[in-house]
Order: sequence, then structure tokens, then C-alpha cells
Amino acid sequence: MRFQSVTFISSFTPSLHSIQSLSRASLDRRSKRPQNAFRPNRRVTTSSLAQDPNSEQKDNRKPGLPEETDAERKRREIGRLFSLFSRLALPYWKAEKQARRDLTSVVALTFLQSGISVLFSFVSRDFWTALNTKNAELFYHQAEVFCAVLLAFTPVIVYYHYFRDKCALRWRDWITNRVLKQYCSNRNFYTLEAVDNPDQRIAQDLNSFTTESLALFLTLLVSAIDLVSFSTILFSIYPYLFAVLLVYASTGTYLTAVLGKRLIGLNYNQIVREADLRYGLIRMRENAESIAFFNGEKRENAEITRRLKAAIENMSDVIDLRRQVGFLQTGYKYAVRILPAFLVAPRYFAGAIELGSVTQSMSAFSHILDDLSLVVNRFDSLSQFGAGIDRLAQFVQALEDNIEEEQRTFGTNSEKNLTRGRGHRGGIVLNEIPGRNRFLSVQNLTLYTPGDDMPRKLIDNLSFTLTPGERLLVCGPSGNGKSSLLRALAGLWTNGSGIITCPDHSELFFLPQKPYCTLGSLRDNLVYPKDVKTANFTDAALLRALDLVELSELPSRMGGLDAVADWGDVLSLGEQQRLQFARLFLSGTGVAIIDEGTSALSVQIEKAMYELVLGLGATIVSVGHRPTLLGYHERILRLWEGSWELADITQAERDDVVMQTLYS
Ligand SMILES: Nc1ncnc2c1ncn2[C@@H]1O[C@H](COP(=O)(O)OP(=O)(O)OP(=O)(O)O)[C@@H](O)[C@H]1O
Repeated sequence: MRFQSVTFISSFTPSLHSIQSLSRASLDRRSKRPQNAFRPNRRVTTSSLAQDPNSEQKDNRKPGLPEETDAERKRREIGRLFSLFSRLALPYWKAEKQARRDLTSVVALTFLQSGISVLFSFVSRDFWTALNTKNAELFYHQAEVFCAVLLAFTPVIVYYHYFRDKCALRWRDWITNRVLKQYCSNRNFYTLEAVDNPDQRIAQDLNSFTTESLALFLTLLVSAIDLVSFSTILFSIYPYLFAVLLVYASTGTYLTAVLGKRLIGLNYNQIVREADLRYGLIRMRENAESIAFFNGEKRENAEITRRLKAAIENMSDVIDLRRQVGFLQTGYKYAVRILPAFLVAPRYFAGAIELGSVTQSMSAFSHILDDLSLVVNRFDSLSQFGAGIDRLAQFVQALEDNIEEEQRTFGTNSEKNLTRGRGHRGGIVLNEIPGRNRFLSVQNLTLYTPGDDMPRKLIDNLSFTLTPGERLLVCGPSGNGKSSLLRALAGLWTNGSGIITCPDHSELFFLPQKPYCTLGSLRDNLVYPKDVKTANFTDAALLRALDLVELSELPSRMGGLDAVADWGDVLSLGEQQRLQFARLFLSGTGVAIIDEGTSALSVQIEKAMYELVLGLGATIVSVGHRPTLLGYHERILRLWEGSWELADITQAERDDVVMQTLYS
């Protein structure tokens, strides 16, 4: 959406006020975050300020007070939107000097632009009067003046747009970085369940917000300046015309608001539905191979068609409503082509004014009407803007709530209570010991699945301690909480009680059940989660790590360490698991947590991988079903139906015993 500045052409050509078809912000805004099996069902409470506009607006007054009237509710809604807007918009302008400088330039150019518009209105008046009085000399002179003003006006317009766009871009850069930082901190990206499509909000909604806010501000400014300057002109020509104008504009605004009030909710829905559609398509692309194996395209097609239908149906409602508003808007805009002339014509016929004054009054009328009709002319874009603010505010509020809660809970204690107000069952205390150590202890750990609705007890009162370099194998039937125990060790799952003492996160290295390959080069993937620049590994060190995990041919096959590919697609599962071990090796970590990290590898390569980790002297906690894993661990923890059993692995068992027999 762009809020156009008033053009000088409308001053020069009095009868024309073109109906601007506003380019609409793309509605295809969102892609849903993939569901993650590890994600706790954590509910994030967002402020009452940030609600879905479709949801009933609750009256938060205390019981006993009289019910809120319609007018009060509307006032509250406007106040709410305004407060959300200022909370999103103001920090940038307060924090950045450069931003204030940029804005000053744009505002100065806006004034200049409006000044030239007024000048045009006078040039135009004399031009038409010269034509009307057949004064050729004056006519050509006015044409020359027009060209001169045009020459001066062009750079003003060009620079106005230039500074405005630059300003919006810098703002977008600043606010996106800020929100992204909040999103990436405090594991918000993992825990923020209640907010849909955060990716779309960060990438697109913030962009629209900055561009549209700035454009709206400038449109309001231009309107205010025009209102003052052109009202003076109009009033001096014919005060009655001015009064008619006020009545005309306020009636139009009121009727548009009444007819189109459903548009905000519909626009909000449209954003959601378009994003759902896009997410369906992205999932299909991401899982193309599995779908192809299943011949699942029909089923996928049906699901995507369902999403498309939802988007189309809602859009159809939007179009229907636009039609209703359109009747009013079109009539409203075209009527002004003759209305002012019609009203001043008697004075012209009576010889009280010149033709130039008629055209000038029409131009002034159009200008002012445009200023007063902001709501009528931009209703659709304004309603989209309102919906966008709601979505953004909801998101930012949720991020801030999460961070505040974290700070409140953690305080300055080294002991981190990660319960975050989870309630009656208390919470698991994660005690991270800073520095290089390889000690791990779990005391009286009772672990539940996340969420307060029917959580399931997975582990009951578990205690164990691993001394540096000790190796524990966790096994048990599927779905009995093995991976969940690792989630608790990482501080991801906190529902329950007990104390976990472990090194801080830089000393813990997790190899998840599903390998993860980051976007970027092979080098990026090897040093992950560190950054290539800070990790500072030589090529030789990286090649050696690849060699150790038997991937030495990978760089030459893929085009070198800096080759970029979709590694999750181009590497086999076994190769990805080996890549994880190369990372582990490079990290030189003290405690390795391996969740079925060798499930796709042959027994021989599994041996090589474990020998590599043993060589690091790391404390190891592994989860796995394979009997061969017994050979690399000293103790075994069996989990089943909430119970557990901890035992030493004897040498005989290490050599020979099949793990299934241990827990079947
Ligand atoms: N986000 C979640 N919310 C609620 N329950 C969950 C969630 N994620 C997993 N669970 C449930 O927690 C239970 C334990 O899961 P977990 O992944 O720990 O099993 P596991 O023992 O590692 O299984 P497997 O051997 O099949 O990998 C399962 O019943 C699972 O369905």
C-alpha cells in the first residue's frame, strides 16, 4: 500500500481527481512454522491489548459496573490500536538520531511539495482566466510560468520519494533486527506456540508496517497542510462552498465506516488463510520425496485445495464488501467533478468571479475533499493496516512477555528455575555450572509431558550422577520418555520437579534424533552452531574432522568446503548423522548427548563414531535401541511406563547381550 501524495496535476487540471487504485499490500504473507515434535505445548499469554480482531472484544470492567456502550467500545478499540501503534513505532524514532534526521528531510520536502501545489493553483487560475478573456500574451506567459514551476517541482517530488523510501527501509532494518533478536533469544522461537506464522510476521508484516506507517504519517501531514492552505483559498472565493464541503466529507466518511466496518476482520482472516495456503505448498516441497514414495499427491492436493478454498471464500467476502463500499466511494469521488462548479456557477454567470477562480475553487475543493476523505479513499488499505498492527503487536507482546518472565524467574541466581510459572507441580531446576567440566547429575527428577491439559508422567523420581567421562545408555520401549529425558537435560522441557546439574550450554553437545543441517556452506554446517568467523577453524582441521567421520570425499564431491547446498536434501541420513559427529568432534565438548545418533549407520561406522567420542574423554548420555551400543557405555538406564531402573553394564553384557532382552 502506498499513500500517494497529492499531485500538482490535480491543482492544474481542476476537474480531475483521479481515483487512485491503491496497490494493496500482498496478502500472501505467512508461512507456518513446521511443527516440532520436541516443542512443549507451552501457552504464551499475550497482552489483552493484542487480540485477534475477530474475537469478541471483552469488556474487562469489574462486575457491577454498567455495561460498555457501543460508542465506548469503539473508542476503546481506537485507543487500543493507537497504543499498539505507538508501542511498535516510537522506539525507533526515539533511539536513532539518523532516523530523526531522515524524517526531518522528508517533512521539509513535504512542506515544499505542498507549497508548490498552492503555487500551481494560482498559476492555473491565471492560465484559465487568460484563456477565458482571450488574452494571448498572458496565456503564453502563464504557460511559461507553469513550465518553470514544473522544473522546480520535479526534483522535489523525486527526492521526497527517495528520502521517504530510504527512511522506511532503515526503519524496517532496525525494527526487524530488534524483533529477530527477541525471537532468537530465550528460545522464543521454540516456545512461542500461541503465535502463528512468526516467519511471516518478521519478514513481511514488519516491512508493511514501516512502509505503511510512514506513508500514512506523510499523507496526514500533507492533508493537514493542504487543509489549511486550500481552505483559505476556498473560503476567500466562496465560504458557502466550504460549508458544503465539510458536510459532504463527513457524510461520506461516516457512511464508509458503517458500510465497511467488517473489512478489518475479513482482511485479518485473509492474511491467515493465504499463509496457511502457502505453508501447505512449502510442506509439500519440503517433504516431496516422502510424498512421492507414498504416492500421496492426491491427498496433498486435496488438503491444499481445501486451504485454497478457504482463502478464496474469504477473499470473495472481501470483494463483496468492497463492492458495497465501492458504490459509495465511486459516486462520492465522481460527484465532486461537477459539484463545486455547479455551486459557484451562479456567481460566475453574475460576473462576480472570473473563470480562473471557478477552476481554482474546484481544485481547492478537490484538494480539501481528498484530505478530509482519508478514510473514504483509503478504507481498504487502512483496514489492512489495522489488521497488520494487531498481528504484529500480538507477536511483539508475546516475545516481550516471554523475556520479562525469564528475567523475573532467573534473577541473578546461578540456579535457573525454568518452571516459568508452570504451576502446581513446581518445576525442574536446571543448575548450570559454568566453566569446563564434565559432571552431570539428576536428582529426584519427575518429568511430565508439557502443557497443563492432561500431562503424562514419563519419569518418576529419577536420580543418577555421572562422573567426568562416564557413559550412560538410556533405553526402553518407544514413547516412554527417553528423548524427553534429554529434553529435560537441555532445559527444553520443564514440567515436573527435581534438580539437574550440568555444565553450561557451551559444554553440552546434543546430537538430536533428526539431524539438522543449517542453511549455508559445508563449512557453516561443520562448525554449527558456532559462526565460521568466530569458530576460526583452519581448512585442515575441518578436512580432518570430515576424514574422521569417513566423509573425506564430501568436499571434492560437492565443490569444496564453501559449497552451498540444501544439505538436508543432498546428504543421506547416514551422512548427516556422520556430519553431526564431525561437529561434535570439532566442538571438543565435555558432555555429549546422543539421541539415536547412529541409527542410520552401519555397525562398523557406529563403532568408529563412538570411538571418536570416547577419544574426547567426554561424558556421554546416549539413547538408542541397538544392542551394539552396550559396548560403548558403562551404565544403562531403562525407562518404561514411568518406572526406571539403573544398572552397571558388565563386561559380558558389553560383549554380547542383546539389548532387547534387557527391557522386554
Ligand atoms: N510436545 C509434546 N507434547 C506432549 N507430548 C509429547 C510431546 N512430544 C512428545 N510427546 C509424548 O511424550 C512421550 C515420550 O516421547 P519421547 O520422544 O521421549 O519417547 P521416546 O522414548 O524417545 O520414543 P522413541 O524411542 O520412539 O524415540 C510420547 O508419548 C510422546 O508422544
